[in-house]
Amino acid sequence: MGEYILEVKGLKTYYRTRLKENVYAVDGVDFVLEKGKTLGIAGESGCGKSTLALSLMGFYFPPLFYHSGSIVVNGIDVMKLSKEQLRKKILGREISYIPQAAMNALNPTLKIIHFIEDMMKEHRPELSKKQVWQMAAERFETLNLSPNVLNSYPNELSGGMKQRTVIAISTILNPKVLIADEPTSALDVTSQKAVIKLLKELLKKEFIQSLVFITHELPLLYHVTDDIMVMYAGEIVERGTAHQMIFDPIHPYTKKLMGSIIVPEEGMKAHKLAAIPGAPPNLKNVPPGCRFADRCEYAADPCRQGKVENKIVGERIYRCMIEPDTLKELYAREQT
Ligand SMILES: Nc1ncnc2c1ncn2[C@@H]1O[C@H](COP(=O)(O)OP(=O)(O)OP(=O)(O)O)[C@@H](O)[C@H]1O
Repeated sequence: MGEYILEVKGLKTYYRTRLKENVYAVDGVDFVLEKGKTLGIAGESGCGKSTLALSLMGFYFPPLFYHSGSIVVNGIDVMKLSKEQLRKKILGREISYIPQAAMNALNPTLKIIHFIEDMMKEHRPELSKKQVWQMAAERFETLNLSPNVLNSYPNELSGGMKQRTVIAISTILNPKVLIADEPTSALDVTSQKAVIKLLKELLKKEFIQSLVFITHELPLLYHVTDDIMVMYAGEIVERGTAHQMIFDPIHPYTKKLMGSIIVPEEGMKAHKLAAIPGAPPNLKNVPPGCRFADRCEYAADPCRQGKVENKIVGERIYRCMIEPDTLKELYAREQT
């Protein structure tokens, strides 16, 4: 086991609606990320992936609030910091975040260099405008992006170029962890490949040390990440290496999720998440027992009422009442 760059324990973060109901979007999440590793997060829409990303960044703006648990980034317990300390010491430096559709959020009236100058005013105030330009141009060149982009307005760039620019800006301070939420969605295949290449380049050049990649595109996770973690209804239901998760899933939800995807060289065929019959539970009113039980063909009474604990199988973790050997037998029986 290497050094942990991110350690999350018992994290609970909820939305509070106007009717004073809680939405249990991140409900007891535990995981670690080792230095040098890439971790993919997958799961159906609404299972809490983006909320987890926001929570890791300390972005608690109503209606989202922190309930309990710890987030330790590179040895620093971020929940113990003031907002000011978080902004100055952690965001951008230790951990950076590219939200969904970030490329469309750039102010169209400002040139790209302006966004970098803004960051540097906060984090490297000793640098002159000329030094900031030089630093930015050098970084862009190293990442095979033309420094001319710095002088452009966001709308002068193509979607793919805009996304790569956002990634280059977000990592200019060499954060230890980059959290990218659907960084390739809404891009054509060529631009998607360029974004992936850029992320790999950032890791190779050690401009970032670890990556958390959130996406619906499971084959992408297989090709990009070391490990995959699957979320369901606010909880992590399984984590393993990308290969284990795709070719040997343990949890019935992971199995269903992976069921429809295809990795070309392994003879698989599809691209997106499988359509799983039924819908996840309403996160305002989560059922007791296993949250997947209503959609699980193997669920029995204890699954609906009992307390579900994480089970550890080697280096894998899964959250299910059924023993792994029993699940394997059930899966094998289905194939015969
Ligand atoms: N502002 C909000 N107020 C109340 N509930 C919210 C709010 N934003 C998200 N939620 C709820 O929190 C839950 C988790 O949403 P989240 O966006 O984190 O899921 P996700 O897995 O990232 O989905 P997607 O893949 O569609 O982005 C969902 O039930 C969602 O409806």
